[in-house]
Amino acid sequence: MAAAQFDRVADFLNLNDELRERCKWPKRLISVTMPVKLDSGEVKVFFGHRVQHHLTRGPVKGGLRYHPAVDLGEVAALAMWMNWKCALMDLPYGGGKGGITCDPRSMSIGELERLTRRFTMEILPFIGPEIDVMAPDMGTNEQTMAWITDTYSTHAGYLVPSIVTGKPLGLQGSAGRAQATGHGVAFLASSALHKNNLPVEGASAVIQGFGNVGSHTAYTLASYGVKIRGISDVQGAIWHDRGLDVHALREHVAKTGTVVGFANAEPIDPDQLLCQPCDVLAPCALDRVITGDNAGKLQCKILAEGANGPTTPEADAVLDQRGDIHVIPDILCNAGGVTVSYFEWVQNFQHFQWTEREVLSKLETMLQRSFEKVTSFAARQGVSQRVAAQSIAIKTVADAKAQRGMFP
Ligand SMILES: NC(=O)C1=CN([C@@H]2O[C@H](COP(=O)(O)OP(=O)(O)OC[C@H]3O[C@@H](n4cnc5c(N)ncnc54)[C@H](O)[C@@H]3O)[C@@H](O)[C@H]2O)C=CC1
Ligand SMILES: O=C(O)CCC(=O)C(=O)O
Repeated sequence: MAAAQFDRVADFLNLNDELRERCKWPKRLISVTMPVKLDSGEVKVFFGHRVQHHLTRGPVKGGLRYHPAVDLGEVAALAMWMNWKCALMDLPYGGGKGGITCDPRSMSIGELERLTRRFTMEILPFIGPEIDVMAPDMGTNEQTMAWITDTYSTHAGYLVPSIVTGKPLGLQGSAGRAQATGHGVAFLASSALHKNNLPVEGASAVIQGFGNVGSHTAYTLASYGVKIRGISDVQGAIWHDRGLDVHALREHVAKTGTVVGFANAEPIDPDQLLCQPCDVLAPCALDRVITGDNAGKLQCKILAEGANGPTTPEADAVLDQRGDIHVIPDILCNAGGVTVSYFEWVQNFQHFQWTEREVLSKLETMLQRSFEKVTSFAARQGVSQRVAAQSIAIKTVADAKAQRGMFP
């Protein structure tokens, strides 16, 4: 999917063959096996990957995912998208992504810690604050980042907070990083509502996923006066016509681990959820959930892509033809996370802490600037929002490669 999108944009930009090859292929693909002792005493071998798409514009930046479906191809696609995301936001980074094939929900905290520390040790020669800086993604969190910081720092002999972002505040994490991605999704959804002359207050939203991205998208949208009608997670979906109380839902999830069973809501089929009438539909969980089969049935006005790769190329073709849904493409829509990660990295080098207000206000300025760039490119060139976003990003990377010369 990522490669097909790249080819389409490279054709549109008329990239010459040399730059096309240099932009398309990842610089480094690192795969490791990790023997880890489980609580039962058994030793299990896990597979992990880190793909560094390119380092032309700075160190590689991107999350680390723990999920049973992780494989090298998925990680490589996610690394390529990180590349375009960092370039679109004008961050001084290349893109990277990592993943371990595991089911974090069925593992104990001790098993997760041993797995994370072993992965860090295996990839130690390939990471560093000026080489590759990881962050949380699906199935990982600030605790995972704390273990990576500790393992790397123990090896270095001193605390190296800039080795990862998305750390706990006590280890020099940044104010605002935990909510940054969802805050950005909600902020850009409201920008898109404005752009389409639709009111924000009283608008309705449906959100797939209630993890880091989905939950903070819900809280921020609710703070704007948007009614969150439907939410799903891996176990099921819930609905309330007049809007769910998302703060009570947070408490319910903290107690039970799922949105399912929340009082004051009805259950709804998770697949049906995506096709309910709403102003904003925000897929904030998995990839490839908006497909050629359901794209024609969507009843939203704004598709805010909180997840990476939620829309297949077949669905894009349907949406392009429909022309009645404003798509905020993933590399723009969920860029709040990596942007605040960049702020965290800068603060670590400065040995200084910015306030949450400073962080979120700088974030909104940068997101709005990229949103305007993308929407005006799309209008000027008569292309979709995705082609516009990827064109701006790929051109930025191709120009940097050309400027560095033949062998960057
Ligand atoms: N955490 C971050 O800062 C960023 C995350 N993303 C992307 O956002 C997406 C979600 O990431 P996080 O929220 O961090 O992960 P997370 O692990 O915190 O939450 C994932 C959520 O998705 C739900 N989910 C899983 N399978 C599902 C299914 N079949 N149907 C409905 N819900 C399902 C889970 O129950 C959970 O609520 C991923 O695509 C990730 O790559 C993108 C940018 C930054
Ligand atoms: O915060 C980061 O460095 C990367 C977040 C991420 O993995 C993503 O944007 O997909």
